[in-house]
Amino acid sequence: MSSVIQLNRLTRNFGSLRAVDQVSFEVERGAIFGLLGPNGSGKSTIIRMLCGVLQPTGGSAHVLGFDVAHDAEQIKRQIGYMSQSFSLYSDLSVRENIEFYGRIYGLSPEKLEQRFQEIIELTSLGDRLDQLAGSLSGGWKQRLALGCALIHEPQVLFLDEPTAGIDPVARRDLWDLLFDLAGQGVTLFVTTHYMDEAERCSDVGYIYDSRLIVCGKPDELKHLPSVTPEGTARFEIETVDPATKLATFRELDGVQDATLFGQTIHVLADQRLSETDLLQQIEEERETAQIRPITPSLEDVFVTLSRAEGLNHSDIDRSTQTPVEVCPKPTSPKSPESEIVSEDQLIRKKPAPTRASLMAGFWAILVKEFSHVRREPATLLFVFAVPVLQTIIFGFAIDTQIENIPTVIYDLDGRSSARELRDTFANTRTFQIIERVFDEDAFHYALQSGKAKVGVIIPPDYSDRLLRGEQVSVQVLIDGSDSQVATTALNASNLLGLNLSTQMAKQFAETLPRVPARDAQGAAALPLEVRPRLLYNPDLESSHFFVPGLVGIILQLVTLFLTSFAIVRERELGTLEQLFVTPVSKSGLMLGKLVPYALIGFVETLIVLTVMVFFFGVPIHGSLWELLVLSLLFLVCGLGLGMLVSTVSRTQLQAVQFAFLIMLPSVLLSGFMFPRSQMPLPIYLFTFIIPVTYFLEILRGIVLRGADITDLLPHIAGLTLCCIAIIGISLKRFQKQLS
Ligand SMILES: Nc1ncnc2c1ncn2[C@@H]1O[C@H](COP(=O)(O)OP(=O)(O)OP(=O)(O)O)[C@@H](O)[C@H]1O
Repeated sequence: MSSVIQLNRLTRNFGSLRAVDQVSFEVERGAIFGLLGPNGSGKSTIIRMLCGVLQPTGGSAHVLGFDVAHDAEQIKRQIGYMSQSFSLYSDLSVRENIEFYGRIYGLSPEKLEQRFQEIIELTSLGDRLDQLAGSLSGGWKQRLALGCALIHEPQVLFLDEPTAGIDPVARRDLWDLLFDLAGQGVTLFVTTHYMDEAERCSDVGYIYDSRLIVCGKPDELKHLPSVTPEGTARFEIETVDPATKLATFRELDGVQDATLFGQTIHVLADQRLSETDLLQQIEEERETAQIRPITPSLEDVFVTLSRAEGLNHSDIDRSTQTPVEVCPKPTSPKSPESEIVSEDQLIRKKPAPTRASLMAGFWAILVKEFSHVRREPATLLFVFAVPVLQTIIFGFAIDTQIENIPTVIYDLDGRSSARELRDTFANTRTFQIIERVFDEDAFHYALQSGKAKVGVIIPPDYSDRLLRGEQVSVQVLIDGSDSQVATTALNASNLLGLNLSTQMAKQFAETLPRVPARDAQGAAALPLEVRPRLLYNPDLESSHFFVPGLVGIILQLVTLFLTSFAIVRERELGTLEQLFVTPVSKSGLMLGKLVPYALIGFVETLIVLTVMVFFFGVPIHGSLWELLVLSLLFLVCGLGLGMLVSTVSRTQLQAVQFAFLIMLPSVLLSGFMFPRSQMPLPIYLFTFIIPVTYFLEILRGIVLRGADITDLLPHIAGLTLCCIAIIGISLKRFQKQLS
């Protein structure tokens, strides 16, 4: 028999914590090796190192002859891994999960079909193929996880607490499956807390506080002298309410140790004491208790050895202490290729036919991502309906033209000149006369209650003064609480006063021998006439300004949220760790995750542009192709931002928070709502690192002004630089995390 797994003083530290401390043992081909130990003792850390997803800090380990530190990729192709918690895709069906893993391992369609049938037969999942994995019961979930881990015919299967949380029947069924596999020559490496499962293993190791305490075949371990030292014997005592009597038994003369085992107590006592001698010491037990000699169970072995370890704990020089070893000791250093596995096994060792490449796993991930999107109606709504709604709502709701400001008039004159003034106010689109009041209290109440935002007081001598050729003051009170409305009212009332004054002045001027100037018809006129003309958006429709900007904002919103969520969700569910144990390449994983959302983002751009053109009547004056190409550039930027968010977020909630942190300046400072030129200098400078700033200039340039690439070069350069920086940083962080 040869070893397929070999650990030699394998060590792993997490900062100052030593999670695995110089662990050495070997596992033979076809064995069912059980690694036991309390919570936090280092079992999962050992498995993760053996699977090639965690680098050892010290020592070495080989799996199938490959060094875990250097040949992780070769190892991953030939092992299967079933993680502690269910880490398959809950929103994919049983069939989709199995097929996904088949594709990840690069199985050809024919091979996948063949393996699929074999897996279904082995796991009896045939009746549940179209059921979503998330809706399976615990036992069936574990069967599915086992099926996925076996799809590529691994030679070694690592199972991290495979039966945790499932009922006894499902547990037994799963173990039957494991025995079948071992019978087929698959080596099984199982961690468990259950002693009955340990008894089923061909070999067991017990790890305590990061150190291997004992390792060997269950029967050999039970006969270890350190477990039942010479001159001692073990007894099982069946008594009523054993928990309350444990302390009494421990105190008995000749008893070295007593431990509770369910409804019984196991006692380690001097061999010279007979069963009756023991019971004689406690009066009330003499008649009722049953006592019999036993060989130690594995639990006895582990309890005894870990007690001994606990007692000696502080005195141990860990570098020199060796575990009680019964299993084969690794003899290092040796060439793994030549000595650990035989020649004939080396032939088997060759990876199953795979399409290994830089892009390994890309197709599998791409198909899977689309399945997620298809399964999630909420995502579909978010992707397709929300942008359209947003465009429509924003396009209508954000209207910077302020009209119909409610106005109250208090006319103390009431004659025809005053009426003319009232009509002038009424005829503008800016003011809307809602009320004419006749006393001062009503006037002030209208303003104070907020009914009116503007109040006009026409004085009693308005007409008289005009007739006398004297200057007359008309008071206009403006509610300043909404600065935008107030500014508009202020400008409009000033302009109204000026226009009216000019008209009156021109009438007087006609009677004079000389006037400041005359127009083409010879009438009196002002010497200077300014003729403004509005370009690109002559009607000053605010939708023309906002809707193109919305394309950029929505595009960033969707790509940012979807990408970051897709990656963080995978990490949160534990499926990312499951993927790392497969031969999926980093670039395959990354592109597989990004490409679907790039496509979705692009389709969205088309939808929002269509709404812009046909719903809001905003024509695209420039080149549509240029617009689409530059949108793609911006899209890459958005995906990069999504990836960046995913690298700093542990949970989906954190991802939302970080995504909002990015969206906020994108909406408020990019020029989408407020002109950048009016911002204080530090903030203005900050706007240059916001990608959407450049994209908005590009969008408005192409859509409204018909600008071409040369006109927009500075903005294109800015966007490109942002894109390179964001993608560079996020790729680096993402790659680092994958490593
Ligand atoms: N990525 C990590 N960073 C820091 N500490 C870690 C990390 N992974 C594990 N540890 C620590 O290493 C120790 C061993 O953890 P490990 O998960 O290997 O234990 P375990 O025996 O598998 O426990 P359980 O049975 O509860 O799964 C624990 O103290 C754990 O907190």
